[in-house]
Amino acid sequence: MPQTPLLSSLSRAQRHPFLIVDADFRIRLVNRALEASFGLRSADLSDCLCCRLDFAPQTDCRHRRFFRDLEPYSETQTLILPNGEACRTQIQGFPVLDEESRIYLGESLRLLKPPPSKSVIVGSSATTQTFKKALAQSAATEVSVLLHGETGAGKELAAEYIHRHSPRAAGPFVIVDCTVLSEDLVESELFGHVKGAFTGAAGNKIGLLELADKGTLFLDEIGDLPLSQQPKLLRALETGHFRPVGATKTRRTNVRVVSASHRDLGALVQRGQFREDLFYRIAVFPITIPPLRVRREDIPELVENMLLEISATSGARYRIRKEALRKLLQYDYPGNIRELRNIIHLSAAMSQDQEITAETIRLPELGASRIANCPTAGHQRMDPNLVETLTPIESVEASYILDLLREHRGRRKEVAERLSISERTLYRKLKRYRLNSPGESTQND
Ligand SMILES: Nc1ncnc2c1ncn2[C@@H]1O[C@H](COP(=O)(O)OP(=O)(O)OP(=O)(O)O)[C@@H](O)[C@H]1O
Repeated sequence: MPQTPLLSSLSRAQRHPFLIVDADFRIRLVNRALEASFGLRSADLSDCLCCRLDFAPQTDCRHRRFFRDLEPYSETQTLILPNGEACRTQIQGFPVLDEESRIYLGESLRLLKPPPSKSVIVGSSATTQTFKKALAQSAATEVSVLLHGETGAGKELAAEYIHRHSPRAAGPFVIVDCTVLSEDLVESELFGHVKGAFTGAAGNKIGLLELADKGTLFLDEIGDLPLSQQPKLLRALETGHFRPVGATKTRRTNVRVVSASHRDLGALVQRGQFREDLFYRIAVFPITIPPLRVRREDIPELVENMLLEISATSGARYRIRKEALRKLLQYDYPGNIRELRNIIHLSAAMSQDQEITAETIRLPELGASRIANCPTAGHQRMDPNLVETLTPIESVEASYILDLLREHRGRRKEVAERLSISERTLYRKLKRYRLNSPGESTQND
């Protein structure tokens, strides 16, 4: 990277990430702060075309405009880091001169509000980098994203990641759990209601669509939305207008939609169980969140991260032995990252001297056949017709839940705690696997 003493000292003097671009739109120089903040080495950028970091390089980019007009500028852009992370960045561009009065562009970059660690997607495998890149790309747009993946693979985390990296990050992120929306509830939950709209409507209620105004609406397990209610949602999403139950006037909302499903929605459409028009509305940018067993390289990093979390809350430093990690690498994780997390938390609780060994790691040895052989668990019962339709992975999860229900004598709160999931998520799973007590209505779940 040819540099002149003047440009080098100028860039060293900058406290914030800084780079210099020449009139051929090539990056000439980056400072240490940029290397550190963006995880880049200056050698990687040497002579690189200027917009290499930009999410959507444009033919008439800010660098070209600058060399045409020589006007300083200040703007916000989404930059993509080599690890696929998207960063909203405030960029200020201004002219700088070298010893021979040649004009260059100096750019000072400031990362805006790094996302809270909650929405950090851990994993450096090529598979994870690929879907993270897709998430980052979708974040910079307004299109509707459909996330598809197995339970516990990280769909909700991915949706939150999209929101936090999008221009709507300062707005609300509202989760709609479609598995608990019975036909009667859909309208009032989504659109709200006015006082007296129906028996029990004691006051006005703002719907989730309105709560998500200027933010992101996350439609979780959209495949479970009752068919009869889908046209109403479609209309609201298409027009931005909706009417609360019992209201005379329509209201307006401005939401960006991210949906998720563990089911193949395309297949549901073909079977007439999901509306085609709604499918096309929500699935503009489909992204698959792969199961953990196809990205096992992420396991050590995930485990390390989980141990750091546990260490931070407990105040003691937890470690894992190599043979324990090897054991973890051999398992298939039907419950994906959620299951890995449960295994690690349980092992940590059983460990001595904060050291996780192969002995403290308990992996379930379950199979689909056990479900068929195990028709009851405490008060819970497996629907034999459903067993036929479950995927092997769902079977294992259902079997595991059955075991826990039996162990805890049907006490759902305790089962949810053992699984480290909310009762709401457990409810959804019980409903999905039809593990309700005899006589209990699925609708009310
Ligand atoms: N790449 C990841 N890095 C760190 N944590 C992760 C990652 N992916 C998932 N997790 C964690 O695993 C757990 C399950 O993830 P999440 O709830 O997003 O899965 P899901 O696909 O929405 O599951 P479900 O379909 O059952 O609702 C959460 O605690 C989440 O934070």
